[in-house]
Amino acid sequence: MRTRVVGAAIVRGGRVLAARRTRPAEAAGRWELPGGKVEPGETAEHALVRELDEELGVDVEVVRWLAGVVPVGERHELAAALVRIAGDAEEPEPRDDTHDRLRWLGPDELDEVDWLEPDRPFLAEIAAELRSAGPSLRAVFFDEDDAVLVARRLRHDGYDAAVERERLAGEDDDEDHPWAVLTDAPAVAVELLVDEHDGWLDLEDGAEHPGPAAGSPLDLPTQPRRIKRP
Ligand SMILES: Nc1nc2c([nH]c(=O)n2[C@H]2C[C@H](O)[C@@H](COP(=O)(O)OP(=O)(O)OP(=O)(O)O)O2)c(=O)[nH]1
Repeated sequence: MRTRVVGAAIVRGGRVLAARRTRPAEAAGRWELPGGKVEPGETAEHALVRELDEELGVDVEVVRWLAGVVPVGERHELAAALVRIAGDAEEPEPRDDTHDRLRWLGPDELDEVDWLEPDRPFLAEIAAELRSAGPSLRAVFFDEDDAVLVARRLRHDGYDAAVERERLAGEDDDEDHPWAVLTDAPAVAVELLVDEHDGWLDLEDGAEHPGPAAGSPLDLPTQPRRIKRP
């Protein structure tokens, strides 16, 4: 019988978290849904909660399992679940030696990373789930502390918000890059926090999604795409 491996599609702010593996050599540098093997006597759900605590330092709740189970090599099989981070204040970060980088990916960015083969069959369902979550705005800050505080505040107010290090397309090194908060909160709510924390609103993502009905007073301007607050 194959050993079950469980992977978590952690969804926050209309994005899913992808993690880059460091081992074994053949999987190093490739991306996966963080998780690991179910131990004897353990439920799949418990294994996922345990692995995410160990690997990323977050407490998660399983929302639902995605369709299908995919063979991994000769001896394992992968199941994947949609999960959410239970604590409003928690930010995932690599805690052990399994991953060296994390990225939050929107539904149109899923093909920007090199996923391990067994994960690919789950991507269509993940993309559909992210699209159903609605448009996402991006607020940018120079300091990580500001981004974390703003995300925490938005989650406290009932919105979904994720923090990620900004980087330019194709770049691997995130030194000196600002921090972004990705959220489904409306622009008016995010603008207030952006002013308070010396950031700016990047409307690029919001503009890609269908906005409010044409003629609505909430129609977002398409230019300028970046508004720098004084
Ligand atoms: N965790 C995880 N493993 C995956 C995914 N896709 C995929 O092919 N795998 C493979 C990589 C590994 O060969 C195997 C899981 O091993 P693992 O190293 O994550 O599990 P673990 O933490 O329990 O491992 P260990 O302590 O026994 O080393 O499944 C995925 O999305 N998540």
